[in-house]
Formats: sequence, structure tokens, C-alpha cells
Amino acid sequence: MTHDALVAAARGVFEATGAERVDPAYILPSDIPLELSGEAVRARLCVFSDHRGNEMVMRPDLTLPVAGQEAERRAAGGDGAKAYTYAARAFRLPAAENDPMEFTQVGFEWFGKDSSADSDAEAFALVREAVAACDVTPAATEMGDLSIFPAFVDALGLARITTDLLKRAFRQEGGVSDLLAAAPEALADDLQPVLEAPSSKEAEAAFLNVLSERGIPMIGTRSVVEIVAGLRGKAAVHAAGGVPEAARAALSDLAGVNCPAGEAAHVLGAIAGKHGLDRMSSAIERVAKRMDAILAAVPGVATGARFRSGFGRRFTYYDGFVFETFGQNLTSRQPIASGGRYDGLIEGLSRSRAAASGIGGVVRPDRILRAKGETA
Ligand SMILES: N[C@@H](Cc1c[nH]c[nH+]1)C(=O)O
Repeated sequence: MTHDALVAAARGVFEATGAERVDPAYILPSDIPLELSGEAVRARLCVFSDHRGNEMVMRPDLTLPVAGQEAERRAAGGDGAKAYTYAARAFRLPAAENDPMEFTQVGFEWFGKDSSADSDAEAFALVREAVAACDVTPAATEMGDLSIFPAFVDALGLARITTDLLKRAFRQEGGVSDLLAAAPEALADDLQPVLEAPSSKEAEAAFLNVLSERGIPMIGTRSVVEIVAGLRGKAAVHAAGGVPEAARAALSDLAGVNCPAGEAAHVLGAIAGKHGLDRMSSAIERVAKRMDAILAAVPGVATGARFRSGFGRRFTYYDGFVFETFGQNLTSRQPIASGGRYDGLIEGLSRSRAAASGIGGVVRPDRILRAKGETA
């Protein structure tokens, strides 16, 4: 199959569901993709300045601009369940040397459907149908659920500031282990003005000042806003006595979960039981129901599918079920298909003027070609 034939095959699967075809804005103001991309994608955004000097980004995926349109539509009074589909170009600096900077994603986004284990499974199965239509055999599948960690943290009954800091740390690769590795220490004296600043703007200015006095350039992919929020959070947790030992033990058990997907609910349930976290049961039940529904819809997926508790941070809009499917001849950073749930995104993008559940998925025909050992 050629690249065009793969696009047509995948598109046929998504259009057969009756979803509406869309091709939203190519160019977005940089703040939204910067805020909603995980560190791995943020470092790969194609950024430029427009004629007024505003920082803009070529869309790194289709979920963001499609959800942006939907947020506008709902904020203007639109409602109901909506399904969209696209076969469209997206832009990212390459994840591996042989990845293109501009590529096609064929996918769909559903808004306002009920958020349930069954609709999670339905979305996953639809992506797998598109993969099958491309005549490629998946080599492996990874799954995760970004609602599990916050649910564990809530069940621990910690101080609000500690809860917030842990949830924020979870969004960053290695963030939780950094936090749990050692009790948070008091911050260096020269950072006191950052902590004492009356507003976050002044705290950010104070932080930049410390960097320039220490002669440290501002590099890396974390924004000043995030760094300052992290520093202030850490200091507050330190003042509150750090993360209690029992919570550390529960969270480090959770962080280690990496098991066959079919065993995930059992493994999570055992950890919750061991640490006396009864309030976890509904989140874990959903993992169990979802897996049953996936196994029923996609026979054979059980072999080679894994569940990892830390999986799924390429975009920070994800807040529930997430998955990636892999093929041959590609690295672990190059899924041929991926997707997930983002029930909070419409509310965030519309600044709380609207709310709707969301879930979607894509296939990458260029990578499928490579997985099949063919060239474009
Ligand atoms: N936009 C995601 C895939 C996705 C679509 N909908 C939900 N997730 C990506 O590019 O990886």
C-alpha cells in the first residue's frame, strides 16, 4: 500500500462512523500548545514569530485545534454529542532521525459522549480497526490511565498543598520520583524573594533575577511559570512537614506498576488494599471494565499489551485512558497509532464557558509504511 492508500484506508474507517470531516487552523498562538504539550512534545514544537512579534506554533497535532473549535462552538451555546474526523498535516521536530517534520495524522475526536469504560474501549477498538485496515500487524501496545495517580493522591487524604504539588509533579517525567526520593528541603536563601512575592508575576520576575545573579541561562523546556509554581509548592510542602512516609510508600508502589494490561486492575487493587485506600475502588473498577470491553472488541490484544502507571504524558490534556500502538522498525518514541481521553480540555480551552467529555485517536500512515518495511 502507498502512503495515500493507507490514508484512504484509515480515513474510510473513521468516516464510516458518520463523523464530520474537519480541517481546522494550521497555526495556533503558542501559549495553548506550550501549556498543553508534555515536555517531550513541547521541545519539538515548530515555533515562529508572526509580523507583530507574537509567538505562534504550527499545529503539533489535530486534537488541540479541533478541540479549540469545539470549545468555541459550545461556548456559543452549541451542545450535544459531536464526532469529527480528519486526515490532515501536523508538524513536530523529529522524534528520531528518520521522522519527517511534517506528517499526516488520520484520526477522530468525540465530544460530549458519556465518559465510560465502554466508550474508552470503543475509541480504542476504532483506532485498531484503522490500523487493521492499513494491513499492518501491531507489535506492542502500551496503556495507561492518567486518572489513577490523582485518584490515589486524593485517597491518601494529604494536605491540599501536598496534593496539588504531587499532581503537578506527576505531569513531569521523573517529577514524582524526584519528590519522593528525598523529603523536600528548605530552598536556598536567595530564592526567598520568589517565595515571598505577593503575586505570581512578581515571583516570576524574582526568579529570573536569581538566575541572572547566579549567571544561569534559562534553558530547558519548563516555563518560568511552571518552575516558580513548583518552587512555591515545594516550599509549602516542606513547611507542612513533607510527604508523609505512608503516602510515599503507597505512591512508590503505584509508580512501579508495569504489568500485562489484563492484570492492571488486579495489581492496582492490591496496592490500594495494601495501603488501605478504599476510595480507589471506582477508578480501579473502570480499569477492569475497560479491559474486559477491549478484550471483547479487539481479540488478541491481550498478548503484548502492557499497562504502566506513569505512561501517557506526551500531552498534558490527557486525563484518563491513554494508549499507543507500536510497529516493527520503529523506536519506542514512534507509535503508529495513539489516543486517549481528555475530559477536562473543553472546559480549559473555553475558560470554563463550556464543558464536555472528549476522547480520540490517530494513526500515522508514514510510520505504518516504515513498520511494513515499505517506503513512501
Ligand atoms: N493528538 C494525539 C492523538 C490523539 C487524538 N485524540 C486524542 N489523542 C497525538 O498526536 O498523539
